[in-house]
Amino acid sequence: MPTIAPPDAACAERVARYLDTLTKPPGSLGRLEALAVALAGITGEDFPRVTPPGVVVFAADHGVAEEGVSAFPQSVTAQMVANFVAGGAAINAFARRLGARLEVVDTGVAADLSGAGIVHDRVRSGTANLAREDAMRRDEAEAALAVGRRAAGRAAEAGCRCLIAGEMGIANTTASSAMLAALTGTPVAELVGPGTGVSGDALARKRAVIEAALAERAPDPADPLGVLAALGGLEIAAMAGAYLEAAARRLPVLVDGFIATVAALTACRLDPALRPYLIFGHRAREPGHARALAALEAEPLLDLELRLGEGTGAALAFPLLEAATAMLGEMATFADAGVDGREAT
Ligand SMILES: Cc1cc2ncn([C@H]3O[C@H](COP(=O)(O)O)[C@@H](O)[C@H]3O)c2cc1C
Ligand SMILES: O=C(O)c1cccnc1
Repeated sequence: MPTIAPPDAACAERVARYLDTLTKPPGSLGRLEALAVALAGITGEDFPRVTPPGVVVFAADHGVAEEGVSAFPQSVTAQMVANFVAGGAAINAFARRLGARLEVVDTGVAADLSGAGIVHDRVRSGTANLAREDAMRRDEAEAALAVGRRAAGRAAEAGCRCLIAGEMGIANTTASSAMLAALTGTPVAELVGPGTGVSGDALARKRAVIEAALAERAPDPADPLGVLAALGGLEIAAMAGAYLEAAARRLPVLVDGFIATVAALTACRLDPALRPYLIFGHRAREPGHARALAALEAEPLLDLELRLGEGTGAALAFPLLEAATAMLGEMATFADAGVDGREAT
Protein backbone atom coordinates (compact mmCIF):
# COMPACT_ATOMS: atom_id res chain seq x y z
CA MET A 1 0.00 0.00 0.00
CA PRO A 2 1.38 3.47 -0.82
CA THR A 3 2.05 5.37 2.36
CA ILE A 4 -0.15 8.25 3.43
CA ALA A 5 1.81 11.05 5.06
CA PRO A 6 0.25 13.03 7.90
CA PRO A 7 -1.19 16.41 6.84
CA ASP A 8 1.24 19.34 6.80
CA ALA A 9 0.64 20.76 10.29
CA ALA A 10 2.94 23.77 9.77
CA CYS A 11 1.07 24.80 6.63
CA ALA A 12 -2.30 24.35 8.36
CA GLU A 13 -1.08 26.51 11.26
CA ARG A 14 0.15 29.26 8.91
CA VAL A 15 -3.17 29.31 7.10
CA ALA A 16 -5.09 29.44 10.39
CA ARG A 17 -3.08 32.55 11.38
CA TYR A 18 -3.46 34.11 7.91
CA LEU A 19 -7.25 33.71 8.10
CA ASP A 20 -7.28 36.08 11.07
CA THR A 21 -5.60 38.78 8.99
CA LEU A 22 -8.41 38.78 6.40
CA THR A 23 -11.13 41.47 6.44
CA LYS A 24 -13.68 39.75 8.67
CA PRO A 25 -14.01 39.26 12.39
CA PRO A 26 -11.76 36.31 13.35
CA GLY A 27 -13.61 33.00 12.98
CA SER A 28 -16.67 34.62 11.42
CA LEU A 29 -16.67 32.36 8.40
CA GLY A 30 -17.15 29.44 10.76
CA ARG A 31 -16.73 25.97 9.35
CA LEU A 32 -15.48 27.40 6.05
CA GLU A 33 -12.38 28.49 7.95
CA ALA A 34 -11.85 25.00 9.35
CA LEU A 35 -12.28 23.69 5.81
CA ALA A 36 -9.61 26.04 4.48
CA VAL A 37 -7.21 24.97 7.25
CA ALA A 38 -7.93 21.30 6.51
CA LEU A 39 -7.34 21.80 2.78
CA ALA A 40 -4.02 23.52 3.51
CA GLY A 41 -2.92 20.62 5.71
CA ILE A 42 -3.99 18.05 3.13
CA THR A 43 -2.37 19.71 0.11
CA GLY A 44 0.57 21.34 1.88
CA GLU A 45 -0.27 24.55 0.01
CA ASP A 46 -0.91 27.95 1.62
CA PHE A 47 -3.31 28.70 -1.21
CA PRO A 48 -4.80 25.29 -1.97
CA ARG A 49 -6.64 24.60 -5.21
CA VAL A 50 -9.45 22.07 -5.51
CA THR A 51 -10.51 22.58 -9.13
CA PRO A 52 -11.01 20.69 -11.27
CA PRO A 53 -12.49 17.87 -9.22
CA GLY A 54 -12.34 14.31 -10.49
CA VAL A 55 -15.54 12.30 -10.16
CA VAL A 56 -15.19 8.54 -10.59
CA VAL A 57 -18.35 6.43 -10.62
CA PHE A 58 -17.66 2.77 -9.92
CA ALA A 59 -20.36 0.36 -11.09
CA ALA A 60 -20.79 -3.27 -10.08
CA ASP A 61 -23.50 -5.80 -9.38
CA HIS A 62 -24.45 -7.67 -6.24
CA GLY A 63 -25.49 -11.31 -6.08
CA VAL A 64 -27.69 -10.50 -3.10
CA ALA A 65 -30.04 -8.62 -5.45
CA GLU A 66 -31.70 -12.00 -6.10
CA GLU A 67 -33.04 -11.92 -2.52
CA GLY A 68 -35.41 -9.08 -3.45
CA VAL A 69 -33.65 -6.51 -1.23
CA SER A 70 -33.88 -3.60 -3.69
CA ALA A 71 -36.92 -1.83 -5.11
CA PHE A 72 -35.31 -2.10 -8.56
CA PRO A 73 -34.06 -5.01 -10.69
CA GLN A 74 -30.37 -5.77 -11.19
CA SER A 75 -30.62 -4.77 -14.85
CA VAL A 76 -30.75 -1.12 -13.70
CA THR A 77 -27.02 -1.14 -12.85
CA ALA A 78 -26.00 -1.72 -16.49
CA GLN A 79 -28.75 0.58 -17.78
CA MET A 80 -27.57 3.38 -15.50
CA VAL A 81 -24.00 2.92 -16.73
CA ALA A 82 -25.32 3.62 -20.24
CA ASN A 83 -27.13 6.65 -18.82
CA PHE A 84 -23.90 7.93 -17.19
CA VAL A 85 -22.11 7.58 -20.51
CA ALA A 86 -24.93 9.37 -22.32
CA GLY A 87 -24.76 12.17 -19.74
CA GLY A 88 -28.32 11.82 -18.43
CA ALA A 89 -27.88 10.87 -14.76
CA ALA A 90 -28.03 13.24 -11.78
CA ILE A 91 -24.26 13.03 -11.31
CA ASN A 92 -23.75 14.09 -14.93
CA ALA A 93 -25.87 17.20 -14.42
CA PHE A 94 -24.04 18.16 -11.22
CA ALA A 95 -20.54 17.24 -12.43
CA ARG A 96 -21.04 19.41 -15.52
CA ARG A 97 -21.78 22.39 -13.26
CA LEU A 98 -18.40 21.86 -11.56
CA GLY A 99 -16.36 21.36 -14.73
CA ALA A 100 -15.43 18.00 -13.26
CA ARG A 101 -13.61 15.21 -15.02
CA LEU A 102 -16.12 12.33 -14.89
CA GLU A 103 -15.06 8.74 -15.38
CA VAL A 104 -17.28 5.66 -15.26
CA VAL A 105 -15.55 2.42 -14.31
CA ASP A 106 -17.13 -0.99 -14.86
CA THR A 107 -15.73 -2.74 -11.79
CA GLY A 108 -17.94 -5.80 -12.27
CA VAL A 109 -21.37 -5.20 -13.76
CA ALA A 110 -23.20 -8.47 -14.47
CA ALA A 111 -23.77 -7.65 -18.13
CA ASP A 112 -21.72 -7.07 -21.24
CA LEU A 113 -21.07 -3.36 -21.45
CA SER A 114 -19.65 -2.29 -24.73
CA GLY A 115 -19.24 1.10 -26.24
CA ALA A 116 -17.10 4.13 -25.77
CA GLY A 117 -16.84 6.10 -22.58
CA ILE A 118 -16.58 3.25 -20.07
CA VAL A 119 -13.34 2.22 -18.40
CA HIS A 120 -13.38 -1.58 -18.25
CA ASP A 121 -11.49 -2.68 -15.18
CA ARG A 122 -13.53 -5.65 -14.08
CA VAL A 123 -12.68 -7.98 -11.23
CA ARG A 124 -15.57 -10.42 -11.72
CA SER A 125 -19.11 -10.34 -13.06
CA GLY A 126 -20.92 -9.17 -9.93
CA THR A 127 -20.42 -10.52 -6.43
CA ALA A 128 -21.79 -13.81 -5.14
CA ASN A 129 -24.97 -13.69 -3.06
CA LEU A 130 -23.75 -12.77 0.44
CA ALA A 131 -26.81 -14.47 1.90
CA ARG A 132 -25.37 -17.81 0.75
CA GLU A 133 -21.60 -17.42 0.54
CA ASP A 134 -18.83 -14.83 0.77
CA ALA A 135 -19.44 -12.03 -1.72
CA MET A 136 -15.92 -12.48 -3.12
CA ARG A 137 -12.52 -13.92 -2.30
CA ARG A 138 -9.94 -11.85 -0.43
CA ASP A 139 -7.74 -11.58 -3.51
CA GLU A 140 -10.74 -10.28 -5.45
CA ALA A 141 -11.36 -7.64 -2.77
CA GLU A 142 -7.70 -6.65 -3.11
CA ALA A 143 -8.04 -6.52 -6.89
CA ALA A 144 -11.10 -4.26 -6.54
CA LEU A 145 -9.16 -1.95 -4.19
CA ALA A 146 -6.51 -1.76 -6.93
CA VAL A 147 -9.18 -0.80 -9.50
CA GLY A 148 -9.96 2.20 -7.32
CA ARG A 149 -6.32 3.07 -6.87
CA ARG A 150 -5.78 3.09 -10.61
CA ALA A 151 -8.81 5.33 -11.15
CA ALA A 152 -7.66 7.85 -8.52
CA GLY A 153 -4.21 7.75 -10.12
CA ARG A 154 -5.71 8.60 -13.52
CA ALA A 155 -7.68 11.48 -12.01
CA ALA A 156 -4.56 12.85 -10.31
CA GLU A 157 -2.48 12.51 -13.46
CA ALA A 158 -5.19 14.28 -15.47
CA GLY A 159 -4.74 17.26 -13.12
CA CYS A 160 -7.69 16.80 -10.77
CA ARG A 161 -7.26 18.51 -7.40
CA CYS A 162 -9.99 16.77 -5.42
CA LEU A 163 -11.46 13.29 -5.62
CA ILE A 164 -15.14 12.38 -5.49
CA ALA A 165 -16.05 8.69 -5.75
CA GLY A 166 -19.58 7.67 -6.66
CA GLU A 167 -21.18 4.28 -7.11
CA MET A 168 -23.90 2.44 -8.95
CA GLY A 169 -24.85 -1.07 -7.94
CA ILE A 170 -28.35 -2.34 -7.32
CA ALA A 171 -28.56 -3.85 -3.80
CA ASN A 172 -25.46 -2.08 -2.57
CA THR A 173 -27.25 -0.58 0.44
CA THR A 174 -27.69 -4.19 1.62
CA ALA A 175 -23.96 -4.89 1.27
CA SER A 176 -23.06 -1.56 2.88
CA SER A 177 -25.46 -2.10 5.79
CA ALA A 178 -24.01 -5.56 6.41
CA MET A 179 -20.46 -4.18 6.32
CA LEU A 180 -21.32 -1.33 8.67
CA ALA A 181 -22.95 -3.70 11.16
CA ALA A 182 -19.91 -5.99 10.99
CA LEU A 183 -17.38 -3.17 11.36
CA THR A 184 -19.13 -1.32 14.18
CA GLY A 185 -21.23 -3.95 15.95
CA THR A 186 -24.33 -1.79 15.50
CA PRO A 187 -27.55 -3.85 15.48
CA VAL A 188 -28.88 -4.22 11.92
CA ALA A 189 -32.30 -2.86 12.94
CA GLU A 190 -30.65 0.46 13.83
CA LEU A 191 -29.02 0.98 10.46
CA VAL A 192 -31.01 -0.82 7.78
CA GLY A 193 -33.12 1.42 5.58
CA PRO A 194 -35.10 1.79 2.38
CA GLY A 195 -32.25 2.23 -0.13
CA THR A 196 -34.02 2.81 -3.44
CA GLY A 197 -37.36 2.60 -1.60
CA VAL A 198 -38.11 -0.79 -0.02
CA SER A 199 -40.60 -0.79 2.84
CA GLY A 200 -42.88 -3.14 4.76
CA ASP A 201 -42.25 -6.85 4.13
CA ALA A 202 -39.41 -6.17 1.70
CA LEU A 203 -37.58 -4.08 4.30
CA ALA A 204 -38.11 -6.83 6.89
CA ARG A 205 -36.65 -9.32 4.38
CA LYS A 206 -33.66 -7.05 3.74
CA ARG A 207 -33.02 -6.90 7.48
CA ALA A 208 -33.37 -10.67 7.86
CA VAL A 209 -30.98 -11.31 4.94
CA ILE A 210 -28.35 -9.07 6.51
CA GLU A 211 -28.77 -10.57 9.98
CA ALA A 212 -28.48 -14.11 8.61
CA ALA A 213 -25.40 -13.21 6.55
CA LEU A 214 -23.72 -11.67 9.60
CA ALA A 215 -24.49 -14.75 11.68
CA GLU A 216 -23.15 -17.13 9.02
CA ARG A 217 -20.17 -15.17 7.70
CA ALA A 218 -19.25 -13.72 11.13
CA PRO A 219 -16.33 -11.70 9.75
CA ASP A 220 -13.78 -10.36 12.22
CA PRO A 221 -14.32 -6.58 12.66
CA ALA A 222 -10.56 -6.22 13.08
CA ASP A 223 -10.07 -7.63 9.56
CA PRO A 224 -11.49 -4.99 7.18
CA LEU A 225 -10.41 -6.89 4.06
CA GLY A 226 -12.25 -9.94 5.40
CA VAL A 227 -15.39 -7.85 5.98
CA LEU A 228 -15.12 -6.48 2.44
CA ALA A 229 -14.72 -9.96 0.97
CA ALA A 230 -17.50 -11.57 3.00
CA LEU A 231 -20.14 -8.85 2.75
CA GLY A 232 -18.98 -6.07 0.47
CA GLY A 233 -19.12 -5.10 -3.14
CA LEU A 234 -16.63 -4.57 -5.93
CA GLU A 235 -17.55 -0.89 -6.29
CA ILE A 236 -17.37 -0.40 -2.51
CA ALA A 237 -13.85 -1.85 -2.46
CA ALA A 238 -12.89 0.29 -5.45
CA MET A 239 -14.10 3.44 -3.67
CA ALA A 240 -11.98 2.51 -0.64
CA GLY A 241 -8.95 2.00 -2.89
CA ALA A 242 -9.55 5.32 -4.63
CA TYR A 243 -9.65 7.15 -1.28
CA LEU A 244 -6.38 5.57 -0.16
CA GLU A 245 -4.63 6.46 -3.41
CA ALA A 246 -5.95 10.03 -3.44
CA ALA A 247 -4.68 10.59 0.11
CA ALA A 248 -1.27 9.11 -0.77
CA ARG A 249 -1.13 11.78 -3.49
CA ARG A 250 -2.25 14.53 -1.07
CA LEU A 251 -5.57 15.07 -2.83
CA PRO A 252 -8.54 16.04 -0.68
CA VAL A 253 -11.30 13.43 -0.79
CA LEU A 254 -14.92 14.58 -0.75
CA VAL A 255 -17.02 11.67 0.51
CA ASP A 256 -20.58 11.15 -0.75
CA GLY A 257 -23.44 9.31 0.96
CA PHE A 258 -24.09 6.11 2.84
CA ILE A 259 -22.27 3.67 0.57
CA ALA A 260 -19.31 6.00 0.08
CA THR A 261 -19.04 6.52 3.84
CA VAL A 262 -19.01 2.79 4.50
CA ALA A 263 -16.23 2.53 1.90
CA ALA A 264 -14.42 5.37 3.69
CA LEU A 265 -14.81 3.63 7.07
CA THR A 266 -13.41 0.43 5.59
CA ALA A 267 -10.49 2.31 4.06
CA CYS A 268 -9.77 4.03 7.39
CA ARG A 269 -9.72 0.64 9.10
CA LEU A 270 -7.21 -0.51 6.46
CA ASP A 271 -5.09 2.62 7.02
CA PRO A 272 -6.08 5.09 9.77
CA ALA A 273 -3.71 7.68 8.22
CA LEU A 274 -6.45 8.26 5.62
CA ARG A 275 -8.88 9.94 8.01
CA PRO A 276 -7.55 13.56 7.88
CA TYR A 277 -7.82 13.55 4.07
CA LEU A 278 -11.58 12.95 4.16
CA ILE A 279 -14.13 15.75 3.95
CA PHE A 280 -17.75 14.65 4.23
CA GLY A 281 -20.15 16.20 1.73
CA HIS A 282 -23.55 15.44 3.18
CA ARG A 283 -25.75 13.37 5.47
CA ALA A 284 -28.05 11.14 3.44
CA ARG A 285 -31.53 10.02 4.46
CA GLU A 286 -30.52 6.36 4.72
CA PRO A 287 -30.49 5.71 8.50
CA GLY A 288 -27.17 3.89 8.39
CA HIS A 289 -25.43 7.00 7.13
CA ALA A 290 -25.60 8.80 10.48
CA ARG A 291 -24.13 5.66 12.10
CA ALA A 292 -21.31 5.46 9.58
CA LEU A 293 -20.53 9.17 10.02
CA ALA A 294 -20.52 8.77 13.81
CA ALA A 295 -18.07 5.87 13.53
CA LEU A 296 -15.73 8.25 11.70
CA GLU A 297 -16.49 11.21 14.00
CA ALA A 298 -17.49 13.09 10.86
CA GLU A 299 -19.69 16.15 10.60
CA PRO A 300 -20.88 16.50 6.99
CA LEU A 301 -21.23 19.85 5.25
CA LEU A 302 -24.80 19.50 3.99
CA ASP A 303 -28.04 17.74 4.84
CA LEU A 304 -30.31 17.83 1.81
CA GLU A 305 -32.18 14.59 2.61
CA LEU A 306 -30.68 12.93 -0.46
CA ARG A 307 -30.88 9.17 -0.92
CA LEU A 308 -29.29 8.65 -4.30
CA GLY A 309 -25.54 7.98 -4.29
CA GLU A 310 -23.59 8.26 -7.59
CA GLY A 311 -21.42 10.94 -5.91
CA THR A 312 -24.26 13.48 -6.08
CA GLY A 313 -24.11 14.76 -2.50
CA ALA A 314 -20.36 15.24 -2.69
CA ALA A 315 -20.72 17.08 -5.99
CA LEU A 316 -23.32 19.38 -4.41
CA ALA A 317 -20.95 20.14 -1.53
CA PHE A 318 -17.95 20.82 -3.77
CA PRO A 319 -18.69 24.57 -4.23
CA LEU A 320 -18.11 24.97 -0.47
CA LEU A 321 -14.55 23.70 -0.92
CA GLU A 322 -14.11 26.14 -3.78
CA ALA A 323 -15.46 28.93 -1.56
CA ALA A 324 -12.97 28.03 1.17
CA THR A 325 -10.08 28.32 -1.30
CA ALA A 326 -11.50 31.56 -2.77
CA MET A 327 -11.69 33.03 0.73
CA LEU A 328 -7.95 32.41 1.14
CA GLY A 329 -6.94 33.42 -2.35
CA GLU A 330 -9.16 36.43 -2.98
CA MET A 331 -9.96 38.20 0.29
CA ALA A 332 -8.00 41.31 1.24
CA THR A 333 -6.17 41.59 4.55
CA PHE A 334 -6.99 44.39 7.02
CA ALA A 335 -3.60 45.95 6.18
CA ASP A 336 -4.05 45.83 2.39
CA ALA A 337 -7.62 47.13 2.42
CA GLY A 338 -6.98 49.80 5.07
CA VAL A 339 -9.70 48.43 7.31
CA ASP A 340 -9.31 49.12 11.03
CA GLY A 341 -8.72 46.09 13.23
CA ARG A 342 -10.56 45.06 16.34
CA GLU A 343 -10.62 47.53 19.26
CA ALA A 344 -8.80 46.44 22.39
CA THR A 345 -11.85 45.81 24.60
C1 LIG B 1 -32.55 4.61 -11.47
C2 LIG B 1 -31.57 4.54 -10.31
C3 LIG B 1 -30.44 5.37 -10.28
C4 LIG B 1 -29.57 5.30 -9.20
N1 LIG B 1 -28.44 5.97 -8.94
C5 LIG B 1 -27.97 5.56 -7.79
N2 LIG B 1 -28.77 4.63 -7.25
C6 LIG B 1 -28.57 4.06 -5.93
O1 LIG B 1 -29.42 2.95 -5.67
C7 LIG B 1 -28.74 1.75 -5.42
C8 LIG B 1 -28.80 1.34 -3.99
O2 LIG B 1 -30.08 1.08 -3.51
P1 LIG B 1 -30.61 -0.41 -3.29
O3 LIG B 1 -29.71 -1.06 -2.30
O4 LIG B 1 -32.00 -0.23 -2.78
O5 LIG B 1 -30.59 -1.10 -4.63
C9 LIG B 1 -27.32 2.02 -5.83
O6 LIG B 1 -27.10 1.63 -7.14
C10 LIG B 1 -27.20 3.49 -5.59
O7 LIG B 1 -26.14 4.13 -6.15
C11 LIG B 1 -29.80 4.43 -8.13
C12 LIG B 1 -30.91 3.59 -8.14
C13 LIG B 1 -31.80 3.64 -9.23
C14 LIG B 1 -33.00 2.73 -9.24
O1 LIG C 1 -26.50 7.70 0.40
C1 LIG C 1 -26.35 6.87 -0.50
O2 LIG C 1 -25.25 6.63 -1.03
C2 LIG C 1 -27.56 6.11 -1.00
C3 LIG C 1 -28.72 6.05 -0.26
C4 LIG C 1 -29.79 5.35 -0.73
C5 LIG C 1 -29.71 4.71 -1.94
N1 LIG C 1 -28.60 4.77 -2.66
C6 LIG C 1 -27.52 5.45 -2.20
